[in-house]
Amino acid sequence: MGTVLDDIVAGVREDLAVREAATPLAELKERAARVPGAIDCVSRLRVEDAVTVIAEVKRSSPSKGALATITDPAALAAEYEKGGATVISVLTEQRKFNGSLADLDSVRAAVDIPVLRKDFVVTPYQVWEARAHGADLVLLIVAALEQTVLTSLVERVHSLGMTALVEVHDTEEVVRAVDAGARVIGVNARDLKTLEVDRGTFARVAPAIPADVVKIAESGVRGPHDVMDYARAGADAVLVGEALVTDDAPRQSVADLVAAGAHPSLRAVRQ
Ligand SMILES: O=P(O)(O)OC[C@@H](O)[C@@H](O)c1c[nH]c2ccccc12
Repeated sequence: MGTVLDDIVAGVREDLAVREAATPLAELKERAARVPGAIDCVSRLRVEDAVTVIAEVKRSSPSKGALATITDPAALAAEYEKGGATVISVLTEQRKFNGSLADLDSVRAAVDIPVLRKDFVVTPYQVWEARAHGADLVLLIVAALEQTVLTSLVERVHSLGMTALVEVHDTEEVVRAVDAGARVIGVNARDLKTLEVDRGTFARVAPAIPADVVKIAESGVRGPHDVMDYARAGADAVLVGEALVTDDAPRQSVADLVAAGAHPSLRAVRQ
């Protein structure tokens, strides 16, 4: 029996085959040439004296099932932007996360800040798709990719002017991410094989990440307190989904997370 990750990737490949049959790569490339260039994200994600916030548009997850209906992803993303989010993450995986490229389009049209395509990207076609739909960042999950494929996808993302957010779960995967050319590494507290969240993961894994690489703590942020914990452990940014999509006042909640990330008490520990 495969892991949860294997199952998700198998479904993603099936859905991808349908899109590839409908839209030839050449057409995607033409679209990619027509959209505005990608926004440089590295300097926005790592700012002095503050942890930045990546706010996620996420309807469902394999671990929790339905989280929020989100009939208007653009409106939610606009609230996140007003609350001070630095990047909007949009789940585009359909089967388990109930997302789509249409969600990416709506969000892209609604905000001026960078947008991350959050999916299980395993082929260059999906990277071109991300760019053609206006993404600035693309998630690449080390655990889902052979090293040579990971390296070529990182190169493809960067060659299109986008930034790869390379996701790891342990220190071995950090080495693979760095070897592949990652400039931004996300440590996911949720193990995509077991779906368990362990908030101590970031603090254990982050010391293995080179100083010049942007460090993102992903998953499990319940509120300002967790942002401060991740900040003390050396995070440059946090990526938050569930806590925001299940909130009645997402704009205020993002603002609260942003304020926690800029709390003066963190300055001493972050020198
Ligand atoms: O909802 P949370 O616990 O705040 O987590 C957000 C984000 O980290 C999570 O959605 C995520 C991290 N890596 C992923 C890879 C695929 C799908 C989803 C994810």
